[in-house]
Amino acid sequence: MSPGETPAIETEALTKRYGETTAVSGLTMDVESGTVYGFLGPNGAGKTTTMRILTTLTRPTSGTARVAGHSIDDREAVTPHIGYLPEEPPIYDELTGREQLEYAAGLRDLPDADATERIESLLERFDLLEDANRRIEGYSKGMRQKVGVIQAVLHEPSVAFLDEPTSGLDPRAARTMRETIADLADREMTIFLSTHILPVVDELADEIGVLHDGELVAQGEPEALKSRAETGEARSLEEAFLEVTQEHGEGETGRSAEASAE
Ligand SMILES: Nc1ncnc2c1ncn2[C@@H]1O[C@H](COP(=O)(O)OP(=O)(O)OP(=O)(O)O)[C@@H](O)[C@H]1O
Repeated sequence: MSPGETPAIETEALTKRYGETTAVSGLTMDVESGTVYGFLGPNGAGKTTTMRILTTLTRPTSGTARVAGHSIDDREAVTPHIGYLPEEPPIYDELTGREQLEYAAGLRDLPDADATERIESLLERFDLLEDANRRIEGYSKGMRQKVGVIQAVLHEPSVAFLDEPTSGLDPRAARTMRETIADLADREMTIFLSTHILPVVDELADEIGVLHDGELVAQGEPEALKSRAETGEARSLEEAFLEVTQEHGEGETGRSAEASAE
């Protein structure tokens, strides 16, 4: 990152507790603008919770974060700059795919001409044109996922949070998704990408963060993570992931509850 450039995402000791459960624990990290950040972690590590905090859908118990240069406390300032594909995309069964995207564009105040052009080009890219006038209730999981992704990036946000973007996609659509993510990053969009599909992260991510029990247990460029600290020997991203999450899981009976963390 050039000196003085504002990171796309900055967090400082971000913590979220649900009762006795600490879902995110003292998370401090920076994500450079215009990069793809692969956010990994086992089930229940706190990835979705982190994304919900950064997209202003839930408030941290403590700690701070800035997204696209704005504090997450200022929801109105942050939301125009972000897009979010959650695990279950917010779409209406009774609308057609095209209507849903027009609705999403309207919520973002996109001028009609820009909206139409972008919707048509993304529908074509994801091979959805033929189905665009069918109601979403008849869509497959993959088709719904495509609509969810398109609406997350339609307004060309500076930071897009994508939770399992290739979920439910067939191999061809998954490839289109990976190419689209790479294109968006080339156009300076920052992509915060959470997925369990490690080859996708290996292919796309400039930097990777591994969360385990709410804590960031490893961070770095893919090649650095794959290089064994002791010997420098290369290993697969999967091996690296399993090792860092195992090391940090050893001796624990599960997610730290406040009582046992003391
Ligand atoms: N609304 C909530 N109320 C209570 N506990 C919650 C809530 N949301 C998340 N948690 C807990 O916080 C922890 C982190 O959950 P989170 O969904 O963030 O994990 P994740 O890394 O996204 O997991 P996965 O890969 O399975 O989607 C889990 O122990 C979960 O049970």
